[in-house]
Amino acid sequence: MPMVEVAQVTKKYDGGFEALKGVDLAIEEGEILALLGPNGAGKTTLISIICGLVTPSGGDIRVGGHDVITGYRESRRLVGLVPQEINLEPFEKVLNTVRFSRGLFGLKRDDALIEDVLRRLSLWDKRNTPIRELSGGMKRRVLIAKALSHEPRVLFLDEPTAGVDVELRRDMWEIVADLKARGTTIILTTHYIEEAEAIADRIGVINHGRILLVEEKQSLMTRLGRKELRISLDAPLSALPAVLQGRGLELEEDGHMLVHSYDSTAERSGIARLMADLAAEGIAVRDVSTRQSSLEEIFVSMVHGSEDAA
Ligand SMILES: Nc1ncnc2c1ncn2[C@@H]1O[C@H](COP(=O)(O)OP(=O)(O)OP(=O)(O)O)[C@@H](O)[C@H]1O
Repeated sequence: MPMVEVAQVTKKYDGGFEALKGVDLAIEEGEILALLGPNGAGKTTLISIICGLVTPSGGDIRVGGHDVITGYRESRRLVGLVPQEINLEPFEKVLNTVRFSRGLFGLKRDDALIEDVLRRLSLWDKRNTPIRELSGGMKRRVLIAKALSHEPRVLFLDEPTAGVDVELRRDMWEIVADLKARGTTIILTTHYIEEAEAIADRIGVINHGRILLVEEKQSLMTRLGRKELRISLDAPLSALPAVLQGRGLELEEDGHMLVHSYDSTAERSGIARLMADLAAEGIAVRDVSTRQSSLEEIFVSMVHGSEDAA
């Protein structure tokens, strides 16, 4: 049974805006799913519905087998949500803030557990510091500590690294990796393809309230990735010789670099023939390298494709 099951979920906000138009999604226990999508795609709406904070207009949502509406208490108990906005009480101290969050779930106080959570997030030394004296990065850690205070099995992170510096982003990724190692299922939304590429097992792309695809990260990158063969030449060419024209080849770097783009999954890449033709033309090759398109390029072309179709 998937840990999170979303079937045919729709959401029409008051005012008539359709934020979700029939979303299906299944998330297995222990995996990290990154939901990628531009502003307004429906990411926050979707995770708010799964966490029981927004009522869907239609469809079925289950967490750990519990319906998020009829089994709200059970499903809510299983999820932790790290929101996008920092919504902390400025004068409260770190330890009390996190303890209080656990209390909201009606759970018994557990100081050892809270200490463990705070230590893992490097917040233990700050436990008696009021929130307002913390840096932005520390506040984000407090949000995570709060979300973990009731030992959720699924953690939602809504744009965990929006607007944070590179170092903090890497820290966040380490925290996520540690949670995964402990068996937590993680769903994060992000604008940063780099983030999905770094930490996700699977990637879902959402735009205009529809899921465009959900796929294993590796297979997505291989399937949609264009590969480039970059051939560095001994002597620059002023133009492509006639025999090389019309084959998707381009000259770059003032004629010093010949670039051949090809589909890495195609049966014939044309590389052998290209090298033979270069030799026959007397064009000496200095070096050869390959480059695969990043998830960023894949994503941009996919979202643009969906916009053209809409
Ligand atoms: N309470 C609301 N009432 C009306 N419309 C809303 C409400 N909340 C969100 N929307 C609209 O629904 C759409 C989806 O919003 P949502 O916050 O889910 O997108 P998102 O993918 O999380 O975007 P972002 O990356 O900017 O956070 C947006 O067009 C937004 O304006």
